[in-house]
Amino acid sequence: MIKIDYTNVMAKIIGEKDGIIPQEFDEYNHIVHEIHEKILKEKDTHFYFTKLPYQDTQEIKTLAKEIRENFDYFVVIGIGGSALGNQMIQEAINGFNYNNFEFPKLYILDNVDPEKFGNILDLIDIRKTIFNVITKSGSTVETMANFAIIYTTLKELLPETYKNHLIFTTDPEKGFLRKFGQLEGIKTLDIPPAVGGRFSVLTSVGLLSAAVCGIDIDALLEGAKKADKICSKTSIVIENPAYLIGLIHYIAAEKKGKSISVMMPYFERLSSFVDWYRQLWAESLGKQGYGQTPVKAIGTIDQHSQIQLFREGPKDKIVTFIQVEKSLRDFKIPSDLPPEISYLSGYTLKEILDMELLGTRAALTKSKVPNLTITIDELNPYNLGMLIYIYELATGFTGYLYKINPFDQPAVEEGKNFAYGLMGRKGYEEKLREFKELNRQEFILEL
Ligand SMILES: O=P(O)(O)OC[C@H]1O[C@](O)(CO)[C@@H](O)[C@@H]1O
Repeated sequence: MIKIDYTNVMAKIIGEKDGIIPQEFDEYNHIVHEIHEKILKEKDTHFYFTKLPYQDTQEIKTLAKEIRENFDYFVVIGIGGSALGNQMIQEAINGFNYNNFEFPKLYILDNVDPEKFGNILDLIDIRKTIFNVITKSGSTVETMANFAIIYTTLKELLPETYKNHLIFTTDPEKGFLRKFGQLEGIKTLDIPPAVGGRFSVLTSVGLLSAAVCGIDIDALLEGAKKADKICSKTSIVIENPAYLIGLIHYIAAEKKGKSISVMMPYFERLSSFVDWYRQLWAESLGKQGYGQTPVKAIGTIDQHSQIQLFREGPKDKIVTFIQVEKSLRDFKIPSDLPPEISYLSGYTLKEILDMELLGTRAALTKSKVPNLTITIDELNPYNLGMLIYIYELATGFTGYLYKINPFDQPAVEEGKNFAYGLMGRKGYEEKLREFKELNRQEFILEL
């Protein structure tokens, strides 16, 4: 069960300056319907991710079983859309203690921070490790750098068997990694060509590590399937969760000046879900002067950090709370407490967490900060699959409302080009020249 309560984004509650009047929804009926038809037509191209719930998972499950039987450590080497979803599923379903008690342990090597790299190497035994190198483009610099070190280390340590310690996940045709995998005879899984990195969590990108860690990937896809059925059926915004989330955020950004989208789960297992959402929303929609800056907040922690700003700072935010009804564990506060804190007596931690959400929500509403609440009965693979699908579709849909392409990321290339120039990569000599002009460093305070 997933419920979206959007009462507090409506003008009736927070006024017309910050809130939406129902007629504003109605104004978009026609365009939403057109986008809906377009999405249905593009299910084999841009919106191919909507077909992923129907895939056959047998190959992934068989491979995962073999890995569980033969390895103690599973290390993902990837970054962005090739890592955030793996972390998100793992944390949301297996929680934070998995690596302390279970095998195979999952580690994610995304950054090229040498200390992080070293810290992960310290935790694993390479002889008992399988490395899943994930990259849609097949050539991302951080992934290639980490892979190059691991590959050489493996080859030196295990000259006969090193290939058994590698699985590549990449585009079926394009890119360096695909070619290298063919040349070396390394097991390689496909990422469907039409699915971009940040929409790829429900392909082999995210499913293999999940299955290796014992997560029911069929249930994950069942949830996504359910969301697909609901969302494909209707273009009526108030009946379609993805369009509802998309249109609310679009109107908030374009008509009410809400240029920041805060996502604030009151359930820490959803912490990495927000990281995943951040890439999805930012990289897909931040184009041609449009977009909304995604901000992460965790309840209750950020009540003691960011809420002051959310309530009294610039009125440029829309907040999405996420509440999970059922906690796997709970702890009761004792009844014999000193009078000063006796108001806590008898409550459980979960009850306090929930009441704090209600309190914060009311405080934001009082300050006319538009907010919606997504309630999930239980954070299981089925509901997570629904949530993933809804947010992916909401993102694609919102991109079409903005009339931009939500599936590319042209602006991320330039920084990489300058870095290639600095690394002396062939063909990037002009970029190095341009870099030197831009890298002026004229006003510096040194201590
Ligand atoms: O999967 P790849 O091709 O290695 O890309 C990793 C990430 O890099 C980006 O291309 C941005 O640089 C993201 O869109 C992507 O998720």
